[in-house]
Amino acid sequence: MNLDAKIEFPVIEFRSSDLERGTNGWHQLCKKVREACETFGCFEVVYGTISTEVREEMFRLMRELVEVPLERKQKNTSPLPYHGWIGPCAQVSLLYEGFGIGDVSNFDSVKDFAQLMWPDGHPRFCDTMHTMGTQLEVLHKLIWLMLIDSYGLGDDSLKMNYTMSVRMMKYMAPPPGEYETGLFAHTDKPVSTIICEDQIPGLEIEVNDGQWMKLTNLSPSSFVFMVGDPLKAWSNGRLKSTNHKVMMSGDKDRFSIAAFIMPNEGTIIKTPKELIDEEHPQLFKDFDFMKFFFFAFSNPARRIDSGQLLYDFAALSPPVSNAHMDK
Ligand SMILES: O=C(O)CCC(=O)C(=O)O
Ligand SMILES: [Fe+2]
Repeated sequence: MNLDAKIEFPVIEFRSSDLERGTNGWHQLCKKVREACETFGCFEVVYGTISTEVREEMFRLMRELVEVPLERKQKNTSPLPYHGWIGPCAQVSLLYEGFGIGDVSNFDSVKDFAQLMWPDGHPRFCDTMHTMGTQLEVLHKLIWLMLIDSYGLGDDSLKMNYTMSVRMMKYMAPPPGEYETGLFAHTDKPVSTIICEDQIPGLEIEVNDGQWMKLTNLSPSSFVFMVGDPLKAWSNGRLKSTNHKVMMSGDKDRFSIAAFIMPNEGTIIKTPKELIDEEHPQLFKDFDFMKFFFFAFSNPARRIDSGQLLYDFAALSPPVSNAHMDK
């Protein structure tokens, strides 16, 4: 079912003149970002700082990447679920192929990946991926800062050690005339995600129970920021982690890149006390991010998750008001 056109998906332009913290423009952006993340759990961010040249080059290189021989692709493995190569399969989708690189801000990590894929280690791929990865991490940090400023919290309230992983994805065009799943519906398990697509739409979000909205007409300088389950838990349920999926139609393959914030081993997701009061009792207990991540992927039956896993893993029931707690 498609939603009637009245619900407007938030498009927020990050003009460089508004990105100075404390300015009027900054505060307006903070407000818009918070509203979007509370209402939709995601928004389109128009962000020209990441140049279209870098994006185009990245997608050109991804078209090269999907052509490498299968035995090399299969070397892209990871101890973390969903972090290595996944080829077309029934559990994800027959149209899907994805490659993962951990810690892309670290040049050596990108180089290790490229050396598995290409005998010459493809220096151009390494430079482009590292440049784009570093810039996507800056964008993540900017949005986090806007969120904490929008709640009037201190800089330390969303501080953690993390690395940023990237997935490069190809979704094949479905058979002519068909409308098929490219990626099953899910909420994201990393803290937050930024998605970059190469002009072919396909991403859909669930805006009301069972009502799906197609994200079309993203501008060539746009990205989609998405709140993940841990960020929802941190915010005491104020921010939404949206159920989303990829649906393919038409005759063109779709390429996309997703950049995920992955807290380091041992990181505890904890709601700041300022976000807990009598009106907003604490919904989630403090939890270890990695334990949640492994829990979410440990059982294939759990793959299809529309946000319930976070409650299964970390819900406090009944919710706890901190009015009488001394922490
Ligand atoms: O390819 C996309 O647009 C979305 C990918 C996604 O949702 C994911 O990898 O978690
Ligand atoms: Fe996702």
